Amino acid sequence: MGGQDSIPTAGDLRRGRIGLLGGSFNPAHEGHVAVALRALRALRLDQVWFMVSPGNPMKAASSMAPFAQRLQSVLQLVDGHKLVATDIEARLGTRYTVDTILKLQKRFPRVRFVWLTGADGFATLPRWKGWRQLVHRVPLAVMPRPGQNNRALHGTAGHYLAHWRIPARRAALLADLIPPVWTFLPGRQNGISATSIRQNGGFGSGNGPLAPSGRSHSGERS
Ligand SMILES: Nc1ncnc2c1ncn2[C@@H]1O[C@H](COP(=O)(O)OP(=O)(O)OP(=O)(O)O)[C@@H](O)[C@H]1O
Ligand SMILES: O=C(O)c1ccc[n+]([C@@H]2O[C@H](COP(=O)([O-])O)[C@@H](O)[C@H]2O)c1
Repeated sequence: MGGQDSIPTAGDLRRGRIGLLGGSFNPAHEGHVAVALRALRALRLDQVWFMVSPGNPMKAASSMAPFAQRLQSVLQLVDGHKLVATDIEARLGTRYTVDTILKLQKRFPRVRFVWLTGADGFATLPRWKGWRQLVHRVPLAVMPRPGQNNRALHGTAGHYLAHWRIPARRAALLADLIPPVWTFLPGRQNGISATSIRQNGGFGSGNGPLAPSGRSHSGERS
């Protein structure tokens, strides 16, 4: 990816608090930006990385636009400063979040990562590979999503993690706490989804360009 002069590199990442918003971004939309900004402020993060999944193991590849097109949709929304697009999961060669987290923590040992997810993702967590190991490795912040919050908070993950939940008013501490630890950040909810955008014909032609951009994080060491 181009524009390396203006992007953060591993040299900048000796320490810091990074929120990881993993997603298919098929395509990225304003709901992603809203949760990223909410997390940035509430958790006092230095950055949120929009980490484009090479392929969600739980989603059909047939309805997925090419990686480059999904990454491009993120690049169009982020500022490249506080909100950063990254292809690092593809570069690491991981698909399962637990594997990605272990590799990122090894690669950036002084960075405090927080996994960001909408309530729908938290509800499906018990079906993820190694989910208990994952929650023992990284703090989690769960963002509300219309129609998903009860299912998430009262489901298997919510019950398993009940003792490790901290109130939203203490969210600024989350990145510094030793997992398992998580919080639910109530706030304005946005009903937008990538599914509704695709259903309205807004994405998925599969032939979008991948323009060079400085608004990205490639994970390359400087
Ligand atoms: N409107 C929203 N409100 C809260 N969280 C959201 C919202 N949209 C997406 N997210 C969260 O962002 C992350 C990436 O989402 P994803 O790229 O799958 O978008 P999506 O709109 O959920 O896509 P799809 O409709 O295709 O499932 C997930 O953790 C998801 O829960
Ligand atoms: O690790 C898993 O088993 C796993 C299963 C489902 C989803 N995930 C991750 O959850 C994030 C959100 O995925 P998505 O497709 O709902 O945007 C993305 O980073 C996926 O790789 C991870």
